[in-house]
Amino acid sequence: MNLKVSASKAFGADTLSTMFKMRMLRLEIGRRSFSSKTDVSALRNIGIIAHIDAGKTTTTERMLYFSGKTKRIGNVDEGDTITDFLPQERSRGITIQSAAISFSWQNKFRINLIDTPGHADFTFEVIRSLKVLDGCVTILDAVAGVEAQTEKVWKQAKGIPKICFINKMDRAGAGFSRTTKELIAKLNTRVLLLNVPVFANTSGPGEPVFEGVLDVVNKKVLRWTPQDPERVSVEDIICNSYYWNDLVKLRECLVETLSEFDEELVEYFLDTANGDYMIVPPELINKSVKKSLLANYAVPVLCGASFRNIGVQPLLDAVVNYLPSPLEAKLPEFNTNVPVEVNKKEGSVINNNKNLCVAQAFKVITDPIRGIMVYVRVYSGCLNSGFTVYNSTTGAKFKIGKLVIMHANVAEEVKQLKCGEIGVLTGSTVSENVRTGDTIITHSMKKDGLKSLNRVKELGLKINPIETPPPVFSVAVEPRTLGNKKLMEESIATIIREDPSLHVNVDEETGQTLLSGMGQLHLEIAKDRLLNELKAEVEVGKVMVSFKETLNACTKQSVLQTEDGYRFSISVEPLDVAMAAKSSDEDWHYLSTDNNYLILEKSPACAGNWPYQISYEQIVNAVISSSIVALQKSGKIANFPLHSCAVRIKNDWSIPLDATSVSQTLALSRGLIFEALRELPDTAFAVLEPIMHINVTVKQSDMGHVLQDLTGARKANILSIDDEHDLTSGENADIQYQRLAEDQFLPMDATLGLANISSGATVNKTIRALVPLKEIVSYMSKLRSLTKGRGSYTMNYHGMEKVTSDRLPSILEEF
Ligand SMILES: Nc1nc2c(ncn2[C@@H]2O[C@H](COP(=O)(O)OP(=O)(O)OP(=O)(O)O)[C@@H](O)[C@H]2O)c(=O)[nH]1
Repeated sequence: MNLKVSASKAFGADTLSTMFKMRMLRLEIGRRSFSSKTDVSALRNIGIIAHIDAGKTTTTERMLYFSGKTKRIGNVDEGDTITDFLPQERSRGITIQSAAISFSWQNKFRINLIDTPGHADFTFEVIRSLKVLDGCVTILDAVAGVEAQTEKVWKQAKGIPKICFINKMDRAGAGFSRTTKELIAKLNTRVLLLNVPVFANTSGPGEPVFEGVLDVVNKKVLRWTPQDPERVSVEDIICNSYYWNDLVKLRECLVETLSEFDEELVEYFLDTANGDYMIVPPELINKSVKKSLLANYAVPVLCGASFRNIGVQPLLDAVVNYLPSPLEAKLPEFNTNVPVEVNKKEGSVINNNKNLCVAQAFKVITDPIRGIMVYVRVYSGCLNSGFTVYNSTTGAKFKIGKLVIMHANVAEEVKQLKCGEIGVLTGSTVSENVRTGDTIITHSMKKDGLKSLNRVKELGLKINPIETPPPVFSVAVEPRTLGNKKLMEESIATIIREDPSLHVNVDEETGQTLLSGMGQLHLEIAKDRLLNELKAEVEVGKVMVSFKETLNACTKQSVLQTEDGYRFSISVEPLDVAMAAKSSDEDWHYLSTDNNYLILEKSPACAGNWPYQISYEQIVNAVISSSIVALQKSGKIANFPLHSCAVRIKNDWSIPLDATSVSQTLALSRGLIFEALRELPDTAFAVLEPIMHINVTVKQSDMGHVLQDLTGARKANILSIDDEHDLTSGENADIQYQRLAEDQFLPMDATLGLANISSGATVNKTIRALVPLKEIVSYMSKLRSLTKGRGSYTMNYHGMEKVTSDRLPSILEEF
């Protein structure tokens, strides 16, 4: 039976009309206002995460097309996708910055989607997006399986409900079942197979051709026509059908897995369905899948080939059916305990105050026309244009200008952002007043209603900050002429405001400016932006590894008391010592560079009525700024910045009651930190270097040379050597999940050349190792020469470690 699609049967209720109207629809970006209409329960804030090249942007592009948002499908390889709109993204064919886009599905739901980059150098983009998302789609490449970067993004998305989409099922060597096994064993999760691949030409000569999916929940086979993306044929699977036996086993497996968790399903299965897996209704299965996903019990798995337009509509159905709305999602962590209640109509209500609006800024960009744009997620109440808001992270108070919702690089102006929504603050006031990670507080109803909010429980509320990973590479940046210096400084400030995982360090004595980032590509893109986009006339030096120093001992306390009322007792400690001494009543604040911390112990003034003219947040920010400057230049071995330290300010601190500026606080605290560090002997310092986690994949025959090079010249610490796709390999390998993977019913992988797999000679080996970054710079050319171009590797930041004494002299010689 081959029907023209009846999407109301195959997909969600309104999908059919959406799909067939699509050709006539224009790209209506900028004209369609969803915000005032969409109910919070019909909102989905989701991200697409995966390793590089898994197909995130390709899948996003199909989602936009099938939703009617676009009238033509863009392709990464042709550089014309909606979400990869930066010139560097289009020319390189990779995603660099996460792009947000909003579209509707089934004429009922609004999906706010963020397409994130897969390259490890842009990991901060993934971290900050995940901070504000309620759920995500993890894309896997059916040929590559679970890669090191997949394990990394999976870890980053811990606690966020995820759906898995096994993509590229059309490629030779695609293994749906093999990838699912890896998913279970390497990512330690139970799976719910909602659909499995269907191939044409499985018995004749030639390769089987991927053409659709077997929908386990709705008992149908869906087939797509590559030349006509909207044409989908739907076949009911009945008991004499070719697919019946597989369907019975898959349903049994699905219902059994869900039953271990869901009492309601067990009851229905035993009492009403009389133990027949085939008659459990799709609605009950869907409800159970959602319950188990939200409880973090199991992950739904679907498959497709986005490039061939196969399997994307069922994925969208899964997004709206299973991923949580803001009403069902977890709230972020706050700096203090405050009552939160979820109200079906209004969303989260914090401190029992329906008028309290709390939002978090997670991204700042500079648009050539609109100026600074700050992306925010609203967690409670409403954010209205023209209202006065309070930045509880910095203490700044300002009026917000226009609010917009972004559709990649096209803006739609709105009057209000409601609870659960993601939108953008624009206008001149935001540029100086909001940074990535800041918490914004305002009154939902009164334009100037801040005064009626509680000072401590409401205005003092902060969402825990977005952590920035430390940079591992640096380049020296110089203006071409002295006249270019100002533009260089402004341009660097612009790119750092947008991307806090880039850092700048200015040596006050030599005047040298060092720009540091997460990797070579990261710095290359930054250089490209400085020269071509911001037209800063600069010379950029060679890429160097970022070394740091840390402390082996605590400093003494430096104490200062002035006649006009300033008092500070400051010491600096290694971070592990500070962590061990951390007690719950201390206030911790992250410094924005190099994973250093500020511990501002509560002064007696914090407990009662606040006596100072200056707000607590302003004091914290002044001390953070002075600590950053002081720690940047204080390494005694080679003048490297200090890393993993904590600046502690004892609870006897005070400032003059009538002080109206923080400049004295800045100067005095900076001087005290310098003084404390100066008194430590050189032996109290140690040099740190970035250590990378690498996964090298090579043929068995090339293993010897590669290993010799890694352990000899590159000082690698080998963690494991496994067969590629071996279920027992990987960072989180767990025997319980390996057993689960072996027991899971899975259809045979049709496209895997079985002869190749079993012959052994062609099995690739994966070497996992920890290597100092300095020893692995430009490794690709060496690996190519050792493996005749057949080897490949991926690399991720592991951590900073002390440089071993045998390598220290050669490192110091370079500086
Ligand atoms: N054969 C095949 N190729 C695909 C499929 N999906 C994506 N590709 C190709 O895979 C390559 C990478 O696709 P992208 O969509 O850029 O992948 P990505 O995950 O967004 O990449 P980054 O954002 O740079 O990490 C492109 O050449 C795509 O055309 C698929 O289903 N089948």
